[in-house]
Amino acid sequence: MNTPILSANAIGMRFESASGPVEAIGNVSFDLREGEILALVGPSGCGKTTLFNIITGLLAPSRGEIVIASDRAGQDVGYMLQKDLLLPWRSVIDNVILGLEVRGMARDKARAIARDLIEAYGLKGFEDARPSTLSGGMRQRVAIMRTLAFDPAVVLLDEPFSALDFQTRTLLQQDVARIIAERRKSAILITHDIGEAITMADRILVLSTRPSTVIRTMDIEIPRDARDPISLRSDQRYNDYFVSIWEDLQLPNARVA
Ligand SMILES: Nc1ncnc2c1ncn2[C@@H]1O[C@H](COP(=O)(O)OP(=O)(O)OP(=O)(O)O)[C@@H](O)[C@H]1O
Repeated sequence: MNTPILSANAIGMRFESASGPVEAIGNVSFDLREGEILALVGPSGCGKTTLFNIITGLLAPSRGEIVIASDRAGQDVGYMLQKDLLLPWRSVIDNVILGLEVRGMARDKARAIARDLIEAYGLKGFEDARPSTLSGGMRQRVAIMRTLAFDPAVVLLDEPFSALDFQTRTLLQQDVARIIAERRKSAILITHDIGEAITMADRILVLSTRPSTVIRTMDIEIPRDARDPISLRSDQRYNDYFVSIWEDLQLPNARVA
C-alpha cells in the first residue's frame, strides 16, 4: 500500500475571469498510495473539482505537476460523478461497455467484461433494463461498473452519492469501498460528508478555503470490516475523527464563505 500510484506535486491553479484572477488552489501536494482510498474534504469552492480536472488532464495546472505511475496512456484515470450521466437510450449493459467501446474493444469482449461486473455487483437480471427504470442507487452502481470496466489504475469519485437518500447512500458507501478494494483500485473521493469520508477512506486530507492548502492529513485506523453503519456510529474513534475534522473546518481559513 505504500507505493504512490499518483502524486500531486505543489499544485496551484489560478483562473483568469472577467472579474479578475481567481486563485483557486494555493499549494496542494499529496501521494495516493496503491490500493488506498484517499478522501478530500474541504469547504465549497476550495478547488476540489478543479483538482480532479487537473488529474484527468482536462485542465493544465498553473503550477506543479501530477505524476501517475502507470504506463497505460489514456487508461489511467476513471471518473465517477454525482450525476450518473447514463445514456437513457442504452441498456444497462450497453452503458457499462461505453468506455470500452470508445477505446475500440470488440463488442462481444466488452459485453463479457460488463456481464462479469453486473453479476458480481448486484444487477444480474437488469442487463437489458433502461436506466430510467432503475432506482438512483442502482444507477450509481451502473456508473461505478462503467468506470471500472476499462480497468483504470485510479478512480476519482466526485461526490458520487450526494444526490441519494440516506439509506441508499449509506449502503453504497460500503459497497463501493468494498468493490474498489476487491478490484485492487486506488481512489480519491471528494465529499462534503465527513461521515462518508470516515466510512470509506484510509486517509483523509482536509483542505482550507481557496486558495487551498492541506490543513491536515488523517489516517483512519478503524478496520474496514468494522465500518458498517451501526458499528461505526457507536465507535468512539469515529466520533473523535468526526469532531477533529469538524474543528479543522471551523478554522478561520477553512470557514465556508
Ligand atoms: N473556469 C473558471 N474560471 C474562473 N473561476 C473558476 C473556474 N472554474 C472554477 N473557478 C473557481 O475556482 C474555485 C474552485 O472551484 P471548484 O469547483 O474546483 O471548487 P469545489 O471545491 O469543487 O467546490 P464545491 O465543493 O462547491 O463543488 C471556485 O471559486 C470557482 O468559482
